[in-house]
Amino acid sequence: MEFQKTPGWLDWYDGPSKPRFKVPAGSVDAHCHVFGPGAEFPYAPERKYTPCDASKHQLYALRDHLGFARNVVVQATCHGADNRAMVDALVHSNGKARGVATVKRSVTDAELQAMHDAGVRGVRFNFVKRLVDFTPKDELIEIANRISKLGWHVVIYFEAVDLPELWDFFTSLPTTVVVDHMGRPDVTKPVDGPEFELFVKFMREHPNVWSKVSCPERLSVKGPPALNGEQNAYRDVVPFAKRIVETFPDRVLWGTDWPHPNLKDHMPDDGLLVDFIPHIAVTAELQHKLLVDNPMRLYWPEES
Ligand SMILES: O=C(O)c1cc(C(=O)O)oc(=O)c1
Repeated sequence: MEFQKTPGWLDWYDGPSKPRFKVPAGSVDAHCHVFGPGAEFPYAPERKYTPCDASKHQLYALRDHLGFARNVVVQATCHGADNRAMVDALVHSNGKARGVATVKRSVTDAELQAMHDAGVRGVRFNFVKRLVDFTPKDELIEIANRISKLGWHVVIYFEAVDLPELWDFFTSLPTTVVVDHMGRPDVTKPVDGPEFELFVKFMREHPNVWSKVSCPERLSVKGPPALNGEQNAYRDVVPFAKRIVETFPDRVLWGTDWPHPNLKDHMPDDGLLVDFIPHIAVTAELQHKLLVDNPMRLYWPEES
């Protein structure tokens, strides 16, 4: 099948720079995706965008280039609940990738077990309206209860303004809960203002909640973008991510978000995104927890 990219959609950055920051041995890129290729793994009919292809080979080449050892491949919404591209990436990773799937209530126990055997360790619930249609909460709770028996966790993606409304649902989930991209704070608001305080409270009061301190390129308003060797990219996001890393050092994860779905302003150089890490995790100990200890505990507990 031939797919036409959504107009204005930027392709991932070809030929990223070599990071100046050397990530610790055994580091995990804990949030990235594969797109298709569409000819092999067609995009879902219900998708809200059509991406460029971004294959497992390209993902693993980036992993090696940036100095990472492993990946967590998160099901992208353009594939809906058809997890074949993601599972195929896991199966061809030599055990170096684990995954997060999207499933419907109709998924069978045998399908869940097959995904587990391939390396899936979580499901993603998405509440970002521009990306997905609404799924009823009773369906999500039913899924959460089923996957908890496999020892999986739930990854949630939402925007900061929606946290109050989703609070009761999130806090009722029976598993570890991992928040994508810090719950998308509005970084023009103060880091100690009511909106971000609510997110901090969410994590403080619920020790099962973790956060990915990823996606400064999406959250930043002032930049400067991670392009042309910029070593001080996305300064306005630093106080938010640094606060979460320092307050909850054992419950944070980091990922590139490659191939960066839905960026229309600029596409970051992934090497420079890695150079962002020491601005938010400022000691070797925090960096090791963020990049090695925490993702290993969540995704490869048998090895950590
Ligand atoms: O903000 C986004 O557009 C976005 C989209 C997806 C996806 O389509 O799965 O995943 C992400 O992590 C972020």
